[in-house]
Amino acid sequence: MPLKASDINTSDASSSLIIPPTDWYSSFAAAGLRNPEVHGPARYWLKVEGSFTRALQNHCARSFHVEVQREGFATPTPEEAMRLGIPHRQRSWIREVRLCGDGKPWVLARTVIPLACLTGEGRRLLYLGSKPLGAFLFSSRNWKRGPLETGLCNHESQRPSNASQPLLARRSLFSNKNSALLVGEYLLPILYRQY
Ligand SMILES: C=C(O[C@@H]1C=C(C(=O)O)C=C[C@H]1O)C(=O)O
Repeated sequence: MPLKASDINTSDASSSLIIPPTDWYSSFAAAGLRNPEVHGPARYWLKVEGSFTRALQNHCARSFHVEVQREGFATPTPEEAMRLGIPHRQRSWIREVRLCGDGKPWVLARTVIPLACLTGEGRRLLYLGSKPLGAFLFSSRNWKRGPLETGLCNHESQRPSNASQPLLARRSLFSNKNSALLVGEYLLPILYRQY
């Protein structure tokens, strides 16, 4: 059954945490020249391999959960479409979540899932809800992660209210035989400044 833009679910609209416009670097060192903070305590999270969900779960004292912010068919940004190699007006399944540790948001994540991923087993991606995407991707040998990009987030102003917004991010393509999806993870400062 095809879903429409009106099927997008939005929850917790009162929240002020947003996924900001971000400059992506294929070289970690090049991102570090622009913002040396990538070499600080955030470095571990920007580089950790394997399931990011698993790494966050290991870091929790008590509990981990996923909160869906928005999920539905929408148009990716032109830059995302280019990165995925899909026509830039083609709608994708777009999932935005908060990954929460010990009851607090630690990471915002945005995943762009093109139509080609949504056939066969991939139809499950439409019904993840609060199940972490990583559990799907890492339970199958068919999905391989490409190189990690490092993201520097742009905020229009440096007002103190921005102190809790994401500044650093990571992104990668997960590919199977004939399709790919794009996962961006935006670190909230509370995650790495708590060391
Ligand atoms: C890609 C993974 O899945 C995580 C879970 C996500 C979700 O549920 O939408 C999004 C980004 C990820 O950090 C992972 O665990 O590595």
